[in-house]
Parts: sequence; structure tokens; C-alpha cells
Amino acid sequence: MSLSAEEVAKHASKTDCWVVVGEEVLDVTEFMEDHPGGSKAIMMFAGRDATEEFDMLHERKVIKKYGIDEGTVVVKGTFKK
Ligand code: HEM
Repeated sequence: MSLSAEEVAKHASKTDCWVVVGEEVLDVTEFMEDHPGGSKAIMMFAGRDATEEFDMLHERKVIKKYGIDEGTVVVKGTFKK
């Protein structure tokens, strides 16, 4: 599914949190408490495109390894720029 910035912005709370990294819209609600950088770092980008900041701090492959494979990060769709 293709998701707009407007749709992503509706998910900006601790109990319903989506972020954009690259082409993907990610539901990180469950992951937040496991995040090594803390939940606050993620909440600053809740409902927004976090790509630039994400890429300064991580390799993209951590999303699969620590999130998707653990079932705590869920890909919701593709970001419509
Ligand atoms: C989308 C899923 C995410 C995953 C799976 C993830 C994973 C990780 C991991 C594994 C680390 C430890 C450092 C490393 O191994 O690279 C980390 C640190 C960190 N992450 Fe994330 N992260 C995610 C999203 C985000 C977002 C959206 C932000 C906000 C820009 C963020 C900000 C940070 C910060 C500030 C640190 C701490 C860096 C440090 O203290 O050196 N992360 N994250």
C-alpha cells in the first residue's frame, strides 16, 4: 500500500507510532521500548519522515535484524513522496 505524509501523520502517539525510513512506512509502536536509543528519540519523529536522522545513526539493516525479524517493527507500506 502507498501511504501519504498525511496518513503517516495520523500515527504520532506512544500507543500508535509510525515513522518513515527511506521508502518504507514502519509501525514502531511495539519496538519503541526495545530501542537502544530510547523511546524519546523515536517519538521526536513520530508520524514523520525520520530518514535523514536515522541514516546518520544506523545502518538500514538494523531495521530487519532488531525490528522486523523480532516482530516489533511492522512494515505498513510504501511512502508516497
Ligand atoms: C525503525 C526502527 C529502528 C531500529 C530497528 C533502531 C535500532 C537501533 C539500534 C540497533 C541502535 C544501536 C546502535 C546501532 O546498532 O546502530 C539504535 C540507536 C539509536 N537510534 Fe535507533 N532504531 C530505529 C529507529 C530510530 C529512529 C526513528 C530514530 C530517530 C532518529 C532513532 C535514533 C536513535 C538514536 C538517537 C540512537 C542512539 C545512538 C547512540 O547513542 O549512539 N532510531 N537504534
